[in-house]
Amino acid sequence: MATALPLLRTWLPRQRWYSAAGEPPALRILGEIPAGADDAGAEVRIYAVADDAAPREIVYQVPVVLRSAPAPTGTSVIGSLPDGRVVTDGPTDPAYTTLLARAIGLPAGDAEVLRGEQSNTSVIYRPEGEPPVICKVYRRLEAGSNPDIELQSALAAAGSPHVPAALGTWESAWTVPDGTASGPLAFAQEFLPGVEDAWRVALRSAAAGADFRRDAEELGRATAEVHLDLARLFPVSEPGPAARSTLESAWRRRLTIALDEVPALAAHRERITRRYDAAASARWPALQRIHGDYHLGQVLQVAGRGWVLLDFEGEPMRPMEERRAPDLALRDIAGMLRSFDYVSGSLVLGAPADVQGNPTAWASSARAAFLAGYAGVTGDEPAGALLDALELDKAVYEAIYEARYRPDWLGIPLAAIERLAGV
Ligand SMILES: Nc1ncnc2c1ncn2[C@@H]1O[C@H](COP(=O)(O)OP(=O)(O)O)[C@@H](O)[C@H]1O
Ligand SMILES: O=P(O)(O)O[C@H]1O[C@H](CO)[C@@H](O[C@H]2O[C@H](CO)[C@@H](O)[C@H](O)[C@H]2O)[C@H](O)[C@H]1O
Repeated sequence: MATALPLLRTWLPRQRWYSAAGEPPALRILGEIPAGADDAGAEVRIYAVADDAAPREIVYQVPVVLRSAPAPTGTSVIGSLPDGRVVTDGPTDPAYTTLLARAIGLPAGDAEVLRGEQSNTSVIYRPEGEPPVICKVYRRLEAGSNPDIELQSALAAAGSPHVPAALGTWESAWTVPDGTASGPLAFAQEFLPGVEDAWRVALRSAAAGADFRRDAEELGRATAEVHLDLARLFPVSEPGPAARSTLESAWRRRLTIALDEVPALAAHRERITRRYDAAASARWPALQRIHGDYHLGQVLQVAGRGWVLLDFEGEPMRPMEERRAPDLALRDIAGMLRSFDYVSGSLVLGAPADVQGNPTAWASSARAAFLAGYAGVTGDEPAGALLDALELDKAVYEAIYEARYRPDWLGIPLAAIERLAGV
């Protein structure tokens, strides 16, 4: 049976969700996930594709549609097989999106892929006479529970207004080198239409020199409320020596990777390590489940509802077992603080002629308001050596991320590291 592997070898590494390995990709099809009934004239295949060039095992989910007839308009074509059949990117093809909706038990209907920089691929369904639904197709197959589904579903079930309603998942098994693994393929949730994510809103606000303090303060409150809910819904643990050592080693491991991939960091190595040492000997609060990759692109401000948090999957470059473990809530706070800095950093870097305000002042007032909002709920203003280290750790993560995906933006985390590492 002809496989699409030769086509995927060219196409897959160009996708935004492909994790650059630093080596030429070495793709291998591990197997196919049963896709169920096909649409007339179209064959849906869901490949589990391993990249042997990746430093640790990565298995991609690659749904494709094989068609003898031309693909419908708007469908994204990957290429043609030797037998002449056209291969399309599943999420853009109605044959796959119909099957996906059926597998989750959703009403099908018009479907479109959400465009933008994403770690996964989301399909928006607009069934006639029913509310719209967004379905995230996970591009990386990970065995076991996914925090995105686990945390969001628990918060929604507990009545939190700060997450979209969870509407269903598609779970399946796939072949791995030593047997089979199983986990989620896709997650459907309430789609909140007509709302821009806060990253774009914040960029406009900072460029216009507008006042974002009230929004940032409300975001701080919503963040604290979600943290309190997560601490109530999932186990909380004291930060014993083993847990502390795991978290601290993760900062140092990440720094080692960053030093390898971003030579400019070498000048800051000692000062960063000193910050980590200071945090290691600070007092640590209890550990709990957290968002894990918190930034302005993960929150929506919805009229009449307030701030809504998305994407509880954690940092895509972090091993899944770490993302499932209880962590420091301060990590989320550090993530959002970095995001305010990114707003000003990207405006300063782009130097657009229409920046009217002072982006740096915008970022520091957003930061102060966010922290005040958080403290308004918990009673404690987040500060100290631990928060400093987590901001640094996030900036180090961002340096790796930018070096791999957006080298033009590397200057943003580098400037932050220089500042945060101190003298
Ligand atoms: N429930 C939703 N309602 C409206 N927009 C959403 C919803 N979920 C995601 N989005 C939009 O999709 C973008 C990417 O979603 P996200 O869950 O972060 O995906 P990924 O894991 O691929 O990064 C968000 O920044 C937001 O703009
Ligand atoms: O949203 P994802 O889960 O895919 O998160 C990854 O990509 C983010 C960029 O899209 C990246 O965030 C960094 O850039 C943002 C601006 O584009 C900025 O607001 C964030 O503060 C900054 O960390 C995120 O780190 C990465 O995991």
